[in-house]
Amino acid sequence: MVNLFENVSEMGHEQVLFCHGKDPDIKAIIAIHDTTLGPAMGATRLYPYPNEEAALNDALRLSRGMTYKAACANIPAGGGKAVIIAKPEQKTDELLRAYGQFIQKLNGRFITGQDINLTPADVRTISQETRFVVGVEEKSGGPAPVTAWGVFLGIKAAAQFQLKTVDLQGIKVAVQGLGNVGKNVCQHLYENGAKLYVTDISPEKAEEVRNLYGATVVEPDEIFSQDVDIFSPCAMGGILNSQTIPQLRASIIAGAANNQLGQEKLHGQMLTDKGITYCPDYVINAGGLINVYNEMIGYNEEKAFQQVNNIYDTLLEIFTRAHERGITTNDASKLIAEDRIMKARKSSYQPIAA
Ligand SMILES: NC(=O)C1=CN([C@@H]2O[C@H](COP(=O)(O)OP(=O)(O)OC[C@H]3O[C@@H](n4cnc5c(N)ncnc54)[C@H](O)[C@@H]3O)[C@@H](O)[C@H]2O)C=CC1
Ligand SMILES: O=C(O)C(=O)Cc1c[nH]c2ccccc12
Repeated sequence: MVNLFENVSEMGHEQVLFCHGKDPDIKAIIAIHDTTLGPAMGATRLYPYPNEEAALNDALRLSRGMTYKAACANIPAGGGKAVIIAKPEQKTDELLRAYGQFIQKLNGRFITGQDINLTPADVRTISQETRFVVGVEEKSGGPAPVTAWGVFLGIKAAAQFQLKTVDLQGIKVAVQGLGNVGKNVCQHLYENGAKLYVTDISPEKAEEVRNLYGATVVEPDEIFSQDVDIFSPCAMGGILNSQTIPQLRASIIAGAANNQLGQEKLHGQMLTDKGITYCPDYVINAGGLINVYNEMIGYNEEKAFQQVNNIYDTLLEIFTRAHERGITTNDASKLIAEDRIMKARKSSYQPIAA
């Protein structure tokens, strides 16, 4: 039996909704972590979770990550995330519209969009039932290229800190996952002279990146042990764990995937002990959130890019603080996020008049 309130109370969630319907058959979990800084924002993932506990844990962890992401990026939004428990082939317009009705009923407390296994077309279908979705209008080219730009800046910040150079000429980078974000990261790296080692479970995607950017293609389970300077995880979460960390030869981890650390404390510490500079996932991958937030308030490309460019300085500050205090970079960034949220709570606190 999952100890529901124990998990939620430990992680500090405000609200968790279990959405259910029989016709169409729908099971979705919407986790709202914290709305101190603004409405909860987080894209929706559709995934065939092996069990309900796995789905709930994913929603809980991803939504907390969104709170920290917004806070570290100085975006006035809170953190939320939703998961629809389904196989991609079970995705129908009816299911998506039923999901949209749940979102609409939250009346703007949760604003969502496209994550794993949803397409922009699916989000348009959801938007037939709710106006609280973003990232469909393609005013800005979608979040993935902006996320990739932020990841590239993060790679440069980590190189400056760890390798004492921002020149990526000849630097070796292993990229895991060549989807919307990973492929764009490869392009920036290629244009800056880096040497690429890549993998994807889709051989076609790997082949494309090999042809475009002269990358060396390796098998998915070989990506961790490549003799490279930088490892850039841009596929799924949980990839930094007790099996993979001992294999790593890179001294920098800088990638887009959410929830990269299997267990935050244990595996964050293992990376620090190995002398690896880890870019906290929710700091380096904030470009997507920054982009959709700007789209929501009226897109201004210059402003959006300025906010993404700040990821560079934010990461340098996190590396420096972590180093000075002897803590993990994950803890250093959490402190920054929690400090901003606490200050906002204090400044908005209105005592009830006697
Ligand atoms: N798209 C965005 O703006 C943002 C994405 N992220 C995160 O970044 C990651 C990538 O996102 P997208 O590129 O949009 O997703 P995507 O679905 O386009 O790409 C993921 C790629 O990873 C590959 N893959 C899956 N498992 C793999 C494995 N075990 N080994 C190697 N390759 C594997 C897939 O075949 C696919 O090509 C996800 O974790 C996502 O949550 C985070 C913030 C924003
Ligand atoms: O960084 C993430 O994990 C996101 O969910 C970012 C994001 C992409 N598309 C969106 C639509 C609405 C809210 C957040 C996002």
